[in-house]
Amino acid sequence: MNDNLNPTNENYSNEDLDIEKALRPLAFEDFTGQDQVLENLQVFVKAANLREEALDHTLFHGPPGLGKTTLAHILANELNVGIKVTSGPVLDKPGDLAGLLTNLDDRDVLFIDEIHRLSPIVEEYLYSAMEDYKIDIMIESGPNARTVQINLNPFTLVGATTRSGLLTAPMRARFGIQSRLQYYTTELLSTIVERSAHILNVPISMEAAIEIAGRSRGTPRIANALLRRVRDFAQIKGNGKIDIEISKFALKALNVDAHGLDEMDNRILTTLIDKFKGGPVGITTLATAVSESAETIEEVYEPFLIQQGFIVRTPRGREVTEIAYKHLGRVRGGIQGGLF
Ligand SMILES: Nc1ncnc2c1ncn2[C@@H]1O[C@H](COP(=O)(O)OP(=O)(O)OP(=O)(O)O)[C@@H](O)[C@H]1O
Ligand SMILES: [Mg+2]
Repeated sequence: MNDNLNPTNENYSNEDLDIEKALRPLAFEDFTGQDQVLENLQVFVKAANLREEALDHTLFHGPPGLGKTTLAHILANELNVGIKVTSGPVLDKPGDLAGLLTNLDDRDVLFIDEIHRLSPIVEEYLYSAMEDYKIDIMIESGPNARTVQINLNPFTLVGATTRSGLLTAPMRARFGIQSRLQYYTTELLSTIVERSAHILNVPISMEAAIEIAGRSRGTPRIANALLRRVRDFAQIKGNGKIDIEISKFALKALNVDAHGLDEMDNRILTTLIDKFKGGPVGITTLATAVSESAETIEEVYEPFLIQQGFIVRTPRGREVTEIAYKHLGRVRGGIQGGLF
């Protein structure tokens, strides 16, 4: 499928990034789905605002494109505080982190994306900041060098990760609030597509919104990306309106899988069928066969394939289902009508 639609693909064009920003909900009330997560967050934010305290440190985990970064910004907006944004791989020295921390105002949000990729020393440095709002910094150098402890303003660390399994136990334990984001149903995604179409100022029929939603791998980022591409087709090949005909035409031209599965999803399924007779097969064996890490398969790909009923987890490993054979146009056992 088209690489630009891949939620894990970082090669977005500038225009796409600008639009992604414009489509990003800014308040709880613009955010669709994740009801349980949202209801809880609203309570915690209200309570923190009432007490004029910093919100507890919050961790969002779940597959790419489901709204972790969006929620971090919404939290800052709803707390009515500032937000500083960084990411695990960027923060490679404790000094960089100290600079960020000492610049936080009272109750501000520090958002660390890909928090599972913090270096161990930076992570350790973060512990006391999170726990007591205190850090040690080195002052002067040479023979006069010494560390002094300084107090930070109370702040909220918001961490996001697609790979919660890689987070260390001490790090995880320091988050008072932990929310796992789930894939979206087609119905929720169609609401998101309609909202986005409205912001992009392009008319869309309900049928078309459902069609786009159903092919978006349960992921708002993909739904928005597909919407933008379908909009291009509607403007160039159609009458500017997004109806079901132009949607189907565009999605076919874009080579989008009927379920929105991406290349790795399909590779996992075909590998299970072709190399392992449909399974069951252990996760490490499967990972080697598709050249991906076992953790990424478990945390990024498998949840969607399971949710959609393409594979099941058994005590002996992963197994494809009849739905997967059907989706790929295969027959179990490899011979058409093999039973008779
Ligand atoms: N619940 C939602 N309602 C409306 N739009 C949403 C929702 N969740 C996500 N989006 C849209 O999807 C896009 C991707 O979301 P976001 O960047 O928050 O994902 P993420 O979980 O941080 O992904 P990654 O793991 O790749 O960083 C956003 O720009 C936003 O427009
Ligand atoms: Mg993000």
